[in-house]
Amino acid sequence: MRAVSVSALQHVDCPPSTSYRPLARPSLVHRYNVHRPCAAQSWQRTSTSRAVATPDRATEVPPPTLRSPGPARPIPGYDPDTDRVGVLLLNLGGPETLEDVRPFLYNLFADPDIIRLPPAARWLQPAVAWLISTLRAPKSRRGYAAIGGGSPLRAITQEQADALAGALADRAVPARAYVAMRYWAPTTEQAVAALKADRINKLVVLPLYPQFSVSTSGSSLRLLERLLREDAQLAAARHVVIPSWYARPGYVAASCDLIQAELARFPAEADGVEIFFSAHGVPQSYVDEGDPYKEEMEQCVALIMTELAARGWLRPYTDDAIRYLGERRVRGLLAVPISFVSEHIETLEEIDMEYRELAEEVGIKSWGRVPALNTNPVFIADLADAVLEALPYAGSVAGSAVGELDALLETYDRDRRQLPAPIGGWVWGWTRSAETWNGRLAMLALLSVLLLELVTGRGAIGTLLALMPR
Ligand SMILES: C=CC1=C(C)c2cc3[nH]c(cc4nc(cc5[nH]c(cc1n2)c(C)c5CCC(=O)O)C(CCC(=O)O)=C4C)c(C)c3C=C
Ligand SMILES: [Fe+2]
Repeated sequence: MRAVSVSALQHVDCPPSTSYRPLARPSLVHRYNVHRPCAAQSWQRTSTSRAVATPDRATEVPPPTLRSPGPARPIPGYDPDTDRVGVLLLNLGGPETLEDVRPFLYNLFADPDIIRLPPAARWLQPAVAWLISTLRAPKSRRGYAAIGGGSPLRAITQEQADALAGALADRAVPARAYVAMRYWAPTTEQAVAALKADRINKLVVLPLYPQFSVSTSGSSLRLLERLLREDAQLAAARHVVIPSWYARPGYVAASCDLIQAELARFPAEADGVEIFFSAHGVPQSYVDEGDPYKEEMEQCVALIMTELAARGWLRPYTDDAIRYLGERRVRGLLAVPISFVSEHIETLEEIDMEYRELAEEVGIKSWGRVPALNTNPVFIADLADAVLEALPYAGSVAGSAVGELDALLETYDRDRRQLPAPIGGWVWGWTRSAETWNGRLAMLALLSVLLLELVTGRGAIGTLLALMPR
């Protein structure tokens, strides 16, 4: 008899759900018909039942269940004679070297979907981004130094793209997969240029975030929409967006396979292993304004727990702190990163190093962490199926009064805020980084002029004239 139970812990405060307003989904959104999630109460700290019998260790981890490609058949929404299919994977991007950290952070904080300033203060966004990125850079740099000097995100995302293209080829749909990062290379601009060069005329847009948030998929889609609109060739191509896919059975199954495999690694004497789900947080105001992220996250955890329970592993209960678990003399803890599908700084540094250390401090003897899905074959196969299921829904951005991407974006972005251009590392000459720095200096100069006016009560020119020697 072994006790296994579940806790849900967010490393950034997760707001309570009371003020969540569901988003009205536009009709283009492909709804997946999956088994209903169990009641979300499993997320709350209510039930504390835990002891369950687990199967014999030798039979604990089933082999991944991969569907083999069937015989050639017409694929709905795919015409092999005319369609040049592209899959655009949207992701966040990460600094590849320690020098990249500050400009990467600048791009992140310059995004109005990450740092939301009131309308009257929007012009200050570059200065605010510069300030926060400068202040945060040393801590972030230490984090990236601890995981080998840079983010693994680019390499892993490219591997996912290659694996997905392979899985689609196996399903008789030759498609190219492109990577578009929001804050670092390869940039969304570069990916869009590649789509154009390859004359892609049917595009499936797949954000690599299982759950939708304005701050992640939303921001990437907003940038993408602008780029597609600006180009006549791409605006005429047909597109479909898969906004979130946390409820897909393949994603849930692959996640459960990985959790089971990790549970099996715990030493037999580590009775009472807890599982905690670790998710990125978003500010409460996002949830208040309709960001579905929190609700999708709760449903996702519930789906995974239901599936694990169905496999005979556990009965869920939740909690929100490693310390609390330590006080309750929990001796085994398994961390499950839930909001992202690749290894990244938070899995490799925050969970593997900081949380692990904390767990040891509070007396948790056995520690495990479920790996990110990365190129897990069940997961990739399921993404390939998602792409095929989305193909018949592809429509043209230019072809309707309100394009499909537009309709999706309408649900959360009524302001149509201007997006800043991303910057790379510092390059000498008349370059984008020079323009950015000139812009920052101009901002500072403007701020100084305004302050001067406030203090002296005179206009800038009057003040300058008064300062001139006579
Ligand atoms: C679903 C995933 C994510 C959400 C939601 C999210 C929101 C969010 N993030 C920040 C600020 C930062 N994020 C940083 C890195 C980072 N963020 C995510 C995912 C989500 N963010 C990932 C996967 C990564 C790691 C990328 C990598 O290089 O491996 C960082 C930089 C890292 C650091 O300094 O710690 C910041 C800062 C905000 C403010 C926000 C919601 C508004
Ligand atoms: Fe983040």
